[in-house]
Amino acid sequence: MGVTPKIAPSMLSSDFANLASEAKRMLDFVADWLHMDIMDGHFVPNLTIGAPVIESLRKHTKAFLDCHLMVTNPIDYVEPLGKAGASGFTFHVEENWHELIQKIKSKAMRPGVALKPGTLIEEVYPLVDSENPVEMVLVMTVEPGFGGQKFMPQMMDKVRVLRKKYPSLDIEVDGGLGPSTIEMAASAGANCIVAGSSKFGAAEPGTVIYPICETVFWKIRRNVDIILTAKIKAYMFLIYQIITHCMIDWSHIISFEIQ
Ligand SMILES: O=C(CO)[C@@H](O)[C@H](O)COP(=O)(O)O
Repeated sequence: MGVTPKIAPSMLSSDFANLASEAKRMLDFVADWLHMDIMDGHFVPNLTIGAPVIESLRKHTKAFLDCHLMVTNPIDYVEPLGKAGASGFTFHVEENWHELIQKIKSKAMRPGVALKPGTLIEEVYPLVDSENPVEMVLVMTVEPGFGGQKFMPQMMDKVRVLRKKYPSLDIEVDGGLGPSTIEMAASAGANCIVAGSSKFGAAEPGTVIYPICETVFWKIRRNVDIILTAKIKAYMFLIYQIITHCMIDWSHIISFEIQ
């Protein structure tokens, strides 16, 4: 099973005074998800939105609200965000992740785990390999806290390792993504792409969203093709072995078919 591209504008770069129309504008340009950055001014030095804003936005859209929690004690946010209509709940690696994942799922949200640039990739393996796993890994490509920062290409090693280990996992990248960096992220194996300033800063967001979507689509397709080719080769080899082992005389069958 392959993964699909998910294009998620980061609403942090939108005009908060017009959130509903900004969301609609992005969805009209075929964005798949809306990325909502929830910051508490403590886990990161910035303060943004919380459950009341998600609840207000939910009244205007059915879109997947991909919430990224940059907060201390994310468990306190599960209940209010679930009620408010959040769809995804991505938290930073926590000690009580077992309980957190369970609670997120019990509120019908999709759990994800985020990695700051300094977090080791090994820290997320137990959460993906668990019997009750997260469904997405978010690899931060900037230090969390603010939009408009420079993409960190060295984070692509994490994406590559994750994609190799988990071919059908949703892998999201966030920070500094746009037309000039998408090739690196998509080639490494990211399929969920968060981008804020590049989309909201463009006169025509479609000129940013479409190339991003297209690049991710073709990279994923290429990977699917590679997997399919390998499978076809394996089946052909198996058939060849069966035929040679059973010593079937194909000339009868072939001549029968031709007649
Ligand atoms: O979570 C964050 C920042 O902490 C991001 O979602 C940014 O909002 C991405 O913005 P750009 O780098 O695309 O402007």
